[in-house]
Amino acid sequence: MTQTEYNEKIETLIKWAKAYYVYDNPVATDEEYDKLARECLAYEQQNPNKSHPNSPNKRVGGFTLEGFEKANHLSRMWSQEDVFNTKELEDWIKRASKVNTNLEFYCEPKFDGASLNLIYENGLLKQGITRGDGNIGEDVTNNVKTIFSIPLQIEEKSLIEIRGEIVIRKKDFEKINQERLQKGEALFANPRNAASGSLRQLDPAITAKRKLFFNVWGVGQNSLDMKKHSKMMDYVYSLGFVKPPMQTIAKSVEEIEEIYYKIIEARDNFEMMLDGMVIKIDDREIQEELGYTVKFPKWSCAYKFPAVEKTTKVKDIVLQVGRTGVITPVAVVEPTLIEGSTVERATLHNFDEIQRLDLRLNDEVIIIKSGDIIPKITKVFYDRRDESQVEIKRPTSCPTCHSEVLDEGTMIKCQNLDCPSRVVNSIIYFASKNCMNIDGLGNKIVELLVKEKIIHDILDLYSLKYEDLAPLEGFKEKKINNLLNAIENTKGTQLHRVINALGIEHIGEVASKQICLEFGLNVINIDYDSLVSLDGIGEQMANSFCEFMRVNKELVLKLVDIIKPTVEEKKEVVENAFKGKTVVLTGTMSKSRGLIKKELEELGAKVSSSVSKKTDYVIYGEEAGSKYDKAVELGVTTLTQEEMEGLF
Ligand SMILES: NC(=O)c1ccc[n+]([C@@H]2O[C@H](COP(=O)([O-])OP(=O)(O)OC[C@H]3O[C@@H](n4cnc5c(N)ncnc54)[C@H](O)[C@@H]3O)[C@@H](O)[C@H]2O)c1
Ligand SMILES: [Zn+2]
Repeated sequence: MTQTEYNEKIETLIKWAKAYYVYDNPVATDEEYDKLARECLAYEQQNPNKSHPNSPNKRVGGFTLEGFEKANHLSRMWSQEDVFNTKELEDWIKRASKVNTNLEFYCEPKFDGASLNLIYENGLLKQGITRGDGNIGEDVTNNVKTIFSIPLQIEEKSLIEIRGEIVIRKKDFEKINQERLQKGEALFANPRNAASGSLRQLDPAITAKRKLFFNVWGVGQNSLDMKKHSKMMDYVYSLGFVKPPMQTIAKSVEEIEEIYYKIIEARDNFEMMLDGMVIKIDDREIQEELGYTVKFPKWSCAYKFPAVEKTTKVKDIVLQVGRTGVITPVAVVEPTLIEGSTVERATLHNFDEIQRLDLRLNDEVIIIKSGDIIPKITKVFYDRRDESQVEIKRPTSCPTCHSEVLDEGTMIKCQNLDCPSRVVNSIIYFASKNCMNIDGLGNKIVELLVKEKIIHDILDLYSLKYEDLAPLEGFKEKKINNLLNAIENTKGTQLHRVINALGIEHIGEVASKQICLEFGLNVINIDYDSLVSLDGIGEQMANSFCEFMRVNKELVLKLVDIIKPTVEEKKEVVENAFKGKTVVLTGTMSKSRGLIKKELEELGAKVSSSVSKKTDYVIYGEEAGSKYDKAVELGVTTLTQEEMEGLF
């Protein structure tokens, strides 16, 4: 790298850092930023006297925003040294071992948010200050006072700085962006930017609405005398700060890696975004001995997780017609590796989203994929446009049947009930595991059967004969019989499963169950008023249900005649501790979880698979994992199997 190249790179880095830290509106992904920062760092290490005075590698990243009072931290705030792999982790440990070879490492999740320093004096919250440049930050005391997880008063009377991360839950982040969308405001690219942007509001009333959460991770100036960081943190939690989940002490690289992968595995179950694991040397005396660089403590590092956000380019938009006729645009992107799998497509809920993002073909974008989440485009880099971008037009005809579409603004729909895409997708849905569970009737086969005009709707499945299938390529005797048997076996299925399998827009499994339990076979003739009077059935759902039955009544009647579904009767459940409660099961119990689920449902409980604030009980068995941690984090009541049975 030449000096000129270095200078250019540093200018870019400073520009990126400013967009990120000051305006909470990044113009690069973290991965791009980290890569560029490392390139510059390598040059700076080789040419120490030629390095840029404002290189982000030499300072804690923040600048203060106009409009806020500035405030001094009592002791400096730091950044973290990044490590990205085992080798770098080993190097870091090697350096620390020069001071002491008998090290214990305190490991915990690194929450991706905004750094905050709280000063308590005489047990009262005196000041809340953002990290800023590490010495001076923004005084956000009035905003901080609106955050519930920050106590205004603590038992510790000596002057103390409590430090942690301001974060926002993923679902609250989605909500904020929805609201901003409606108001026509710029969206936050990710929860970190939303948390930071919400903390740094000139009007505390706005901060109060954002449901921020404080995750404590350390102290600054203090007169605490615990020898271990872990013991000191236990004391801090006891002062009224919520203990974040998953702190573990490790003694070796192997143990650190084990915890690292455990947290990565649990990553998606956390309500907040994690971007790594922080490793700290537990012994405070050794910490002091190791000391600090200009930017970070030498006794601590951040073992970063694989990036879930990547930069890619939009090459094409393809249109998918769903079973309800809704046409969804899907972005085809340059193949990008995220968390071990290659992403080639990203959903773009609807055409309004394309307009809101002002997305064009050949745009560079940020794409995010994490766990089960379908890849999504979160940001367009407008400043990276060249001459090659092309506007994306709203379709006026269906890509499959070419009939004219209905453009309702947010949604564009193919109105043609016989549209092959609609037919294929509704049959695929009908046959899917959570609906009628017809083994052997996957996407490819449904497409083939519809294309060959062997079936035209779900009803036709029930008149399929051996002779219809035998001429098809790849259909041997066994395969045909298995398929016909699987279809035959759906006879007698519970009514609510059949209703759910119809794929009525806005009507899912829970609503189907509820409606069928209430009305039995009368569901086919149900009127809007009776439906909407049910708890949990809104106007949109009732409308959609009645409209579907009006249009498809004949088909449903025939289907019911063939399947002869089992109709469950509504039993009044006697009062008990679980009636109407939402329960989550986790860990190994003395009998199968399915059995326990059934018992609880008979008592009127709703058994859900994920823990949220709305969960009433988490029942845990042996080796309970992240769901248990989450319950503790959210303050949800936890019960052992015995305790649960005691309440039966
Ligand atoms: N996308 C961009 O354009 C852009 C620009 C600038 C910086 N960045 C990102 O920010 C990173 C650098 O930012 P940084 O210097 O603020 O460092 P950082 O955010 O990677 O790590 C340091 C911070 O981690 C936080 N933290 C969270 N959990 C913690 C825990 N358990 N213990 C201790 N600290 C914890 C603290 O607030 C601390 O200040 C870069 O690596 C890059 O990924 C991105
Ligand atoms: Zn169509």
